[in-house]
Amino acid sequence: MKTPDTSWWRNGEGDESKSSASPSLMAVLATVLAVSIVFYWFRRVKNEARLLPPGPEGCRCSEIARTYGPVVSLRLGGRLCVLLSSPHAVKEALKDQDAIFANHDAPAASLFSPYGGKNMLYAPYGPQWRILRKVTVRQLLNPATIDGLSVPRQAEIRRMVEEIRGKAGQPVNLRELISAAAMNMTTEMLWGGSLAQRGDDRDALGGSSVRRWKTCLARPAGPGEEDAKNGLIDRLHLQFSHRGAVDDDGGLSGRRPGGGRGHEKQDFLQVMLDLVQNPDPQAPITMDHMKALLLDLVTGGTDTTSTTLEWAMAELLYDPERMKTAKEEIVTVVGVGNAVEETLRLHPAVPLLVPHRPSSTCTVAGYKIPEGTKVFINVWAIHRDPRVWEDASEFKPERFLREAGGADYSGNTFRYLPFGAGRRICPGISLGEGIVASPDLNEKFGIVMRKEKTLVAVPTLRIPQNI
Ligand code: HEM
Repeated sequence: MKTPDTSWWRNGEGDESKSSASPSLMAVLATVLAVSIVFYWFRRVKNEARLLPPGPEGCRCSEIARTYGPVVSLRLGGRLCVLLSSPHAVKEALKDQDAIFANHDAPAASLFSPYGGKNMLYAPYGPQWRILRKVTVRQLLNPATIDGLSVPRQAEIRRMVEEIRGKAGQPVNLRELISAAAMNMTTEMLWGGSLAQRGDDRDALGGSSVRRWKTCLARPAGPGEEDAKNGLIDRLHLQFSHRGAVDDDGGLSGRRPGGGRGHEKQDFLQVMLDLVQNPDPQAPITMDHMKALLLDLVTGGTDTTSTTLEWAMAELLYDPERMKTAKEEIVTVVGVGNAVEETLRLHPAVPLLVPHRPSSTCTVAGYKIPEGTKVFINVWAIHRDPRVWEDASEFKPERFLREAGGADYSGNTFRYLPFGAGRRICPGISLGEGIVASPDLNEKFGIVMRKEKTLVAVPTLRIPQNI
């Protein structure tokens, strides 16, 4: 077989036009092609970048909104993140495009956490999330159930106040006490048990360990955090077995209706166990879903309420006049309502909300927000924006007096968002309110507190011990 003669381009022999013009033509074409590709790519990237919101290379979160405006893009590691910092931008996202923004952005670490993202907080918007949320709101977080459980809540507050009273004159770590009380109120509602009743040591399940456990979800756990997380899970399992809910091998055991609280009515744990045993074929609830949900409720209901109470006490201790007004309000009205509402404005427990993740590419305030972006709602900046609030950085509970329109927790004003807004708004608003605005946190029990540091306070008896 005759092989084609290719020597013309190897050794310069043969047809003259082939030997000199063709290689240079090829080189020119290749160069033009390469330049065109680079040019096209560069223009596309530039155009894409022009569609994205402006943003800093690196900056303090609190200053970003002031410097760059209400829609800002950031790179956190490899992730594109967007920060929305005006009521208008938040409305466009969480109301006008609520279905697109209905997913929370689950941190990668949450998938490796004990129940692997099966909780309500990080469940993708869909049938499983819907059933978890529906059963929680219908069976637990509705006003009637919450009202019905006010007696054990009051008892817990009274127990805490008694403990403070017993330490009159000594520095008291209020954070620890408030965290444990909030934890007890929540677990009492879920399965009718508390740390004190069990004699469990507070440190194992108390506020600090919950806080550390929550941090684990944001990043891979360090050695101490792993222990804290496991400690909490162990305690949860202990609660199940105390109540006879789970066999030693982790399977379900039959629990008597009434859930051990001694009431006719089933408690929430029993409702959930029934749901696991008789699953909805469209969205079956497993033991893992149930445990993940209970953990959600323990952590979601504890940290937020105790942080809010701690800030409210700190603000009141800082300003004795305000403390006096708050006490009068407690006596004449019911609870520390306005002080709590103002605390939730100045110190929102979840200042950037739980990040949302748009399920498709969309536009907010004229900027493109690509699908999968991590979107933070900058509640902290909105709550302190002088264009939105008069005397924005001052603690003024009177701004929420009923005559002034009161506080609106529904998330529909988009200027006041302590519980979020849209489809993922906090389902625990009534309970959260019930815990933080507990009317018995008052001097009826004989306490005034002088602020020492953050929230280590020194209680002083105003009424003698024997009364
Ligand atoms: C002062 C008290 C509380 C505050 C400030 C608060 C705040 C919030 C916020 C900001 C969110 C995220 C909303 C969003 O992403 O748009 C949230 C979600 C959630 N909260 Fe609360 N919360 C409080 C109390 C509670 C309580 C008492 C419970 C239950 C016992 C609870 C359970 C939850 C759950 C399960 C979610 C996830 C909802 C979902 O993903 O569909 N929270 N909360």
